[in-house]
Amino acid sequence: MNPQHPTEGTSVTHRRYVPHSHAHYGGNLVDGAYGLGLFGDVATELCVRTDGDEGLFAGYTGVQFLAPLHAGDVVEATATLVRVGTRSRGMEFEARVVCRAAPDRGPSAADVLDPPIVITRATGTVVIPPKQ
Ligand SMILES: C/C=C/C(=O)SCCNC(=O)CCNC(=O)[C@H](O)C(C)(C)COP(=O)(O)OP(=O)(O)OC[C@H]1O[C@@H](n2cnc3c(N)ncnc32)[C@H](O)[C@@H]1OP(=O)(O)O
Repeated sequence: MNPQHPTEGTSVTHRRYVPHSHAHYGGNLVDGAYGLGLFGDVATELCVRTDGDEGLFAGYTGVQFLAPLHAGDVVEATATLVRVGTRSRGMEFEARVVCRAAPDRGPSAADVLDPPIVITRATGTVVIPPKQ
C-alpha cells in the first residue's frame, strides 16, 4: 500500500498485555520507560502510514506519569499526528489501562475498566529522513 500524505489528526493505537516479568518496582509497578517504549512503537507505525518510513524519535517536549501501570494490565497507547513540518512530525501520546487484575476474585480474575485509566500523556517529535 502506498503511504498516505501526512495529515494532522491521523492516529494509531496499539494494545497489549503487560507480562508479569515486566514488574520492576514494589507493588507490581512497571517502570515508566515501558510506556515510552510503547509510544516509540506506535509512533513508528504512524510514520509508516503517513510517510512510508519508520522515522526517528528526536525528543519529547513533555511526559506526565498520571497513574501507575501494573504487571497484568492490558494497556493501549495512541499516537496522534498534531503538526506536520518539512521532515518533523509533532505527535501527542496517551496510554490507558483498559483491563486490570481483580485478585479479590481469584488469581486469574480481571476486569474491563470502563472508563479506561489514563496513565501517561506525552508530546514529542519524530523526524523523517530525507528522501533518497
Ligand atoms: C518512531 C520512533 C523511533 C525511535 O524511537 S528511534 C530511536 C531513538 N531515536 C534516535 O535514535 C534518533 C537519533 N537522532 C537522530 O538521528 C537525529 O538527531 C534526527 C534524525 C532525529 C534529526 O537529525 P537531522 O535529520 O539531521 O535533523 P535536522 O536536519 O537538523 O532537522 C530536521 C527536522 O527535524 C527537527 N528536529 C531536529 N532535531 C530535533 C529535536 N531534537 N527535537 C525536535 N525537532 C527536531 C528540525 O527542526 C527539522 O524540522 P523541519 O523538517 O520540520 O523543519
